[in-house]
Amino acid sequence: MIEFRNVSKQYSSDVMALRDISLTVEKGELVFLAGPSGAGKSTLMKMIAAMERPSSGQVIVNGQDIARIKSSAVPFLRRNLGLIFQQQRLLTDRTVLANVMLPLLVTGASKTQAEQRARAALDKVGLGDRANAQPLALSGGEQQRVSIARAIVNRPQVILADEPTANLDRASANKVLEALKAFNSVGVTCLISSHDEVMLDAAARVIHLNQGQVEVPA
Ligand SMILES: Nc1ncnc2c1ncn2[C@@H]1O[C@H](COP(=O)(O)OP(=O)(O)OP(=O)(O)O)[C@@H](O)[C@H]1O
Repeated sequence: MIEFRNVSKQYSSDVMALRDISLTVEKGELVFLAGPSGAGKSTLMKMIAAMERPSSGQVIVNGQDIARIKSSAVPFLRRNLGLIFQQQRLLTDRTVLANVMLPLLVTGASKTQAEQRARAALDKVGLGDRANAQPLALSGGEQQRVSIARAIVNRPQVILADEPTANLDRASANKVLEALKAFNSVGVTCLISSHDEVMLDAAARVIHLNQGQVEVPA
């Protein structure tokens, strides 16, 4: 469902973020993306959501070549993706519930339907009782779980999570991971970037990136 074919990304003459990447992520897989800072993990994830385009090669998502899709088709592509990126922080002047309702309201759901589904999404990440709280009243791990609820409320086929457990203590990180795994267990494809060795040790599949290349295990 996600395929990179000989993908390179050059940001400038001296920054080659990805070099000739070829990989496939099958529907329903849970894949971790590991590698040091600057290895290209965020760039790779952004390409799946058409936030960056490859300089060469092809990125195929659900049969569509990201390099060739029209910008008018990008919102439809993203509707099938749940994005958990550092840049997409929660709106701090609205309740947790309002944050999770937002993606539904912008895609035309009624307020009643949006509230019902947002509450169900919060229940799934274990935060049903915090719906009326302000985001800043929650711990970092709880805020990250709200981000997960917001990302999955539109029932995407794929979750892309960029360092979802960064800056969290072990207990909070585990809860975030459990929430992601629960969605994976009902068929959602998950691609998660992480530095976290404990998380990577427990993973079924880890893709290691280094200096823009996939490292082949020795
Ligand atoms: N928009 C951009 N313009 C120019 N260079 C960029 C841009 N985004 C990333 N880079 C560069 O591309 C390389 C890969 O960056 P990327 O953010 O993909 O790595 P990363 O593995 O996600 O790192 P981190 O773990 O620190 O987030 C780095 O050298 C980075 O400085």
